[in-house]
Formats: sequence, structure tokens, C-alpha cells
Amino acid sequence: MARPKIALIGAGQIGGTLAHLAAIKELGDIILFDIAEGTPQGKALDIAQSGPSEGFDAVMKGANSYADIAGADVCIVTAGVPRKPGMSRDDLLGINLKVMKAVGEGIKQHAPNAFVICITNPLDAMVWALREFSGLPHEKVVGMAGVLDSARFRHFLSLEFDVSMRDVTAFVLGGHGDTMVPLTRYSTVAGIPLPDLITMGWTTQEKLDAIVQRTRDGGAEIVGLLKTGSAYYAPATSAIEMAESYLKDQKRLLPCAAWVDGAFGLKGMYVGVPTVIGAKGIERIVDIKLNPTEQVMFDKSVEAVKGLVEACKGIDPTLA
Ligand SMILES: NC(=O)c1ccc[n+]([C@@H]2O[C@H](COP(=O)([O-])OP(=O)(O)OC[C@H]3O[C@@H](n4cnc5c(N)ncnc54)[C@H](O)[C@@H]3O)[C@@H](O)[C@H]2O)c1
Ligand SMILES: O=C(O)C[C@H](O)C(=O)O
Repeated sequence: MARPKIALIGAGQIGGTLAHLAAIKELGDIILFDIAEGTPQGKALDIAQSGPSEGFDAVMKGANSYADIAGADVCIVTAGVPRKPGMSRDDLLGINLKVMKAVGEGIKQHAPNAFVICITNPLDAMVWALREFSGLPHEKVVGMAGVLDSARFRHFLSLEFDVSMRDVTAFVLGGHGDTMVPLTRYSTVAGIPLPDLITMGWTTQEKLDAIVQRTRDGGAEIVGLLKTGSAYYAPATSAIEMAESYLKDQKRLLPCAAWVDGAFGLKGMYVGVPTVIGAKGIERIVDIKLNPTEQVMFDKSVEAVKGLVEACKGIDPTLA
């Protein structure tokens, strides 16, 4: 049986890391696409030459033409611009919206049956725009952010509790911005909810509040340290987790920016919610009950995302 075809649209920091991870995990044959001539070809050749040591079998090709993504089973989109220190993700909206138009049209023409994972920021508005430009079914176009934000929360919690990250679960919902909603009530250490760990004396409310804030600022913390761009190792790993769930029909329950129409009282919008990813794409949205405090935070985040979508419509009238 032929290997699945994975098209990586954008061969920058995340694109290159995605290609390496997908090869090491033998998820399929890989096309690295970028508008920069030489970059995808150079990275593809470099990664292919790690094959003998890693022991993977995958065809690895760099390309500057959308024709090369033809028939892709999965497209992961990182094309665009990352932020620099002092910028917010929302400052990227105008420039990256134009990129989503080109990418969406390329996918529509050459890979209409793909499962598409958008990573480009500002994430929730860009995945919405990419879906609009590509015209693919909503359940086949999803945004990566919640897996990354939850991984950051899990990492910080594991440091606080001095336990393995594997035993920490966490859910961060809402938009991928300053208003994201780390849900302490639905986050656990080996099944013990965080509020119970405060009662047990493992931590304090103040320390937990600081970890929640560090999670919300997780992207900016790395941008401030790198100075030339944003995080790429953990973002790539997070998207690979989602792609693998689709390709292997794992039905992982992951927080993703999915099309929500009905659940959470929302009428047709992309925002971070718990989702099940399987062979059909987004197969289910898990409509968990939020308490009044969580609901206020979630509503605020939803409004922020709606504002960015309206801004997109203002920039590109074809989206209105
Ligand atoms: N969703 C998340 O959680 C998350 C996490 C990290 C980064 N990001 C975002 O991902 C994006 C990529 O980050 P990066 O670090 O890989 O950036 P990068 O600058 O290293 O790579 C981006 C690549 O996109 C290419 N590109 C630009 N316009 C293009 C077009 N029209 N078609 C094809 N390729 C094009 C560039 O040539 C470049 O190689 C940024 O917008 C960043 O903010 C999102
Ligand atoms: O912070 C950024 O600009 C990149 C990304 O959204 C992240 O959270 O790392």
C-alpha cells in the first residue's frame, strides 16, 4: 500500500521541524512547499540525508509549485510570518491573511481531499480564512493551538509538582491569544483535579494563578528569548500529534481550533474546544460544561476571535 502523502506548506522553522518529525515517525512521504526558492529543496535534502542514521523510509521533496502537493492526504500550513518581540499575534493578521488566500486556493485546486491543519497566526482567524478560501468541508480544516498551550501548561505543572509530564493532563480552550482559557478544573495529576491538589497542600492558589498566566504568556516568553521569531519545536510536535491521530484513526481527544456550530452555545465559528480527531477529520466536539467563572473567560476569548474574523472581512471583501 502506498504511503500517505503529507504536504507541508511553509518550509521555515516549523515546516522543517515538521518534516523531520514526520520522517522519523514514518507518517508518510513528504512534500515541503515554500515560495522561497531553494529553502524547501535544501531542507528536504538535508532531512533525507538523516534517513540512514535514523533508519526511516520516506520520500522527501522540496517544491515551489502547488502542483507538487497534488493528492496530499494531510496539509500542515505554516506559511506566513512569525512575530518578533513587542508584537502581538494579532499584528500579523493583515500580512498572513494574504498568505492564507494563496495557500487556500492552492489546496482547493490540488489537494481538496486533504485533512488540513493550520498553524499560521493569528491562529483562530487564519484557520477560519483558510477554510473559506479553500472551500473544504469544515471537519477537514482545523487549527493547532490548544495542544501546544496545554503542553505548556502540563510542563509548568510538572515542574511545580515534581512529577512526570506524562501524568499531568490539561485543557486550554478558547482563542490562541492573551484571552486563552487554561481550565484548572479539568486539568489533573494522575486524575486528581488541580483544585483538589490545592486542598491537599501540593500547591497554592497564588502559585497556580502564576502558572496559568505563564501559560497564557508562553508564546511571548519564547519570542522574547529567541528575538528573531517564535517557538517551533513544541508547535511542530503538537501538529504532528493531530496529523497522526487523523492518519491512524486514533480518535485522540485533543483541544483544537475547530468549527463549532451548536456546541458551547456558539453559532458557526472557529475556536479552541475539545475535539476527537479520527479518519473522518474532526469527528466530535465535546461540549463540556463550564462553570460561571470559566464561561466568562471563554466568552471573552470568543469575542476576541470574532473581532479578528470581522477584521479579516474588512481587509478582504470576498470573505464578507
Ligand atoms: N498556532 C500556533 O500555536 C503557532 C505556534 C508557533 C508559530 N505559529 C505561527 O506559525 C507561522 C510560521 O512560523 P515559523 O516559525 O515556521 O516561521 P518562518 O518564518 O520560519 O517560516 C514561515 C515560512 O513561510 C514561508 N512563506 C511566506 N509566505 C508564503 C506563501 N505565500 N506561500 C508559501 N510559503 C510562504 C516563508 O518563506 C517561510 O519559509 C507564524 O505565523 C507563527 O506565528 C503558530
Ligand atoms: O507566540 C507566538 O507568536 C507563536 C505561537 O503562537 C506560540 O504560542 O508559540
